[in-house]
Amino acid sequence: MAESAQVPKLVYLVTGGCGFLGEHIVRMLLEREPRLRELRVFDLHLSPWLEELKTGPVQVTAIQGDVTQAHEVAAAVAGSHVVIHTAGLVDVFGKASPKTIHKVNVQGTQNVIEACIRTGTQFLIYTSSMEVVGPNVKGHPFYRGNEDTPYEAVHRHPYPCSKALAEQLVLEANGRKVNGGQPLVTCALRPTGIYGEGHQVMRDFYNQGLRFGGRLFRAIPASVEHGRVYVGNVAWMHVLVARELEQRAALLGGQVYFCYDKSPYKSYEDFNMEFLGPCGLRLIGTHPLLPYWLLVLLATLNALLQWLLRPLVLYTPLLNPYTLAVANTTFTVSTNKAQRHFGYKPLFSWEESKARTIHWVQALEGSAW
Ligand SMILES: NC(=O)c1ccc[n+]([C@@H]2O[C@H](COP(=O)([O-])OP(=O)(O)OC[C@H]3O[C@@H](n4cnc5c(N)ncnc54)[C@H](O)[C@@H]3O)[C@@H](O)[C@H]2O)c1
Ligand SMILES: C[C@@H](CO)CCC[C@@H](C)[C@H]1CC[C@H]2[C@@H]3[C@H](O)C=C4C[C@@H](O)CC[C@]4(C)[C@H]3CC[C@]12C
Repeated sequence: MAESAQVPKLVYLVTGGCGFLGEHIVRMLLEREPRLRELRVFDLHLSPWLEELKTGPVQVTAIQGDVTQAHEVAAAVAGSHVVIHTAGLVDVFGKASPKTIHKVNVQGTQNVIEACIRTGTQFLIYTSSMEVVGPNVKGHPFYRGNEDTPYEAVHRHPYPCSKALAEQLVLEANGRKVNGGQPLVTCALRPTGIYGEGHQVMRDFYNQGLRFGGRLFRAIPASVEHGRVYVGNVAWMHVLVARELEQRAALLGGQVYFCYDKSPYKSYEDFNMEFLGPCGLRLIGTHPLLPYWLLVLLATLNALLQWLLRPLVLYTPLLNPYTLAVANTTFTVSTNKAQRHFGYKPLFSWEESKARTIHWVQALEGSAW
């Protein structure tokens, strides 16, 4: 990837390129990576918007494939210079079985690593998650922590367990020789809760609010703070680290970076209201309307119902013991590691991130706007 300046010659592969974050990475690469010759978008489900991207100067190759299928991954990786591995099964609501989550997130990542080694692709960026750190099962707060903050990272839920295992595989692969003899250079980015255009959970909260006559009911104390980061900034961080990985291989290889920007520290519900408020929703209550023990009971009942109904129907409410524990535990990051290591600065200010997200919510189908 040496400095032949503006001659586009690089081939990038984005796995999960049709997902919420993946779409932003794909669009950001097309906008801000002048050395790109071909962009391969690999996903289980290809989105129709890919078609409109095919008319630009960069060759956009849509590849329908499954990361759990090693041969499909190897075929997609062959000949690419950089792989951004974002595909994953993001499920904390019990939609998929633990086995499936493991297969996609862990085996899928192993397949990506082996494909890089076999085909000679040298640069691999993995989209990890804050969840590889916490919140842990004990509900310990992580307050303004950074990549070096000591924290007891103990998980039981299949999603964080799978992300932690996959991240470990990626970091351990750093330095392995790829076909041709060069060392593989890997790093992992750990977004906190991502928000922005296309965010499904935000959409769910909005629809829930509309069903309750424009009201949402506070369940979590305002004092419990949650780290959130705008999707455009997460995408920008991926593009930037990919660009710098060759030049600064010794520094960046094998490293982890939290994804951060200037989004304010707030509770999950108060943060969502920054967008849903201007779209006509109100959050009722300055304190949680139900005592915590009752929420725990409701969450447990939901889990029980999910289990009982599973043979008949998939019951996947937002509230379950795991989501309640996460929402109810402070987890915020404060770091400048990405700035120090590869010059990251958020591309979108908080005001712009907010305006873009509000604009998106207002345009949602069924919007009260
Ligand atoms: N959303 C968040 O708040 C958040 C926070 C931290 C990290 N992450 C991580 O970011 C990544 C993207 O998350 P997202 O929120 O965009 O989720 P998403 O579900 O919108 O996107 C994931 C994409 O991966 C694809 N995919 C799933 N299984 C696949 C398979 N077997 N083969 C190929 N493609 C497959 C899906 O079709 C989807 O397009 C995930 O790895 C997730 O763990 C997300
Ligand atoms: C108790 C409810 C009352 O309103 C609120 C439930 C909110 C939860 C559904 C969400 C609270 C925190 C979220 C998670 C967090 O933002 C980080 C994540 C990491 C990422 O890798 C995947 C998504 C998630 C686990 C995210 C999921 C939704 C929450 C648990």
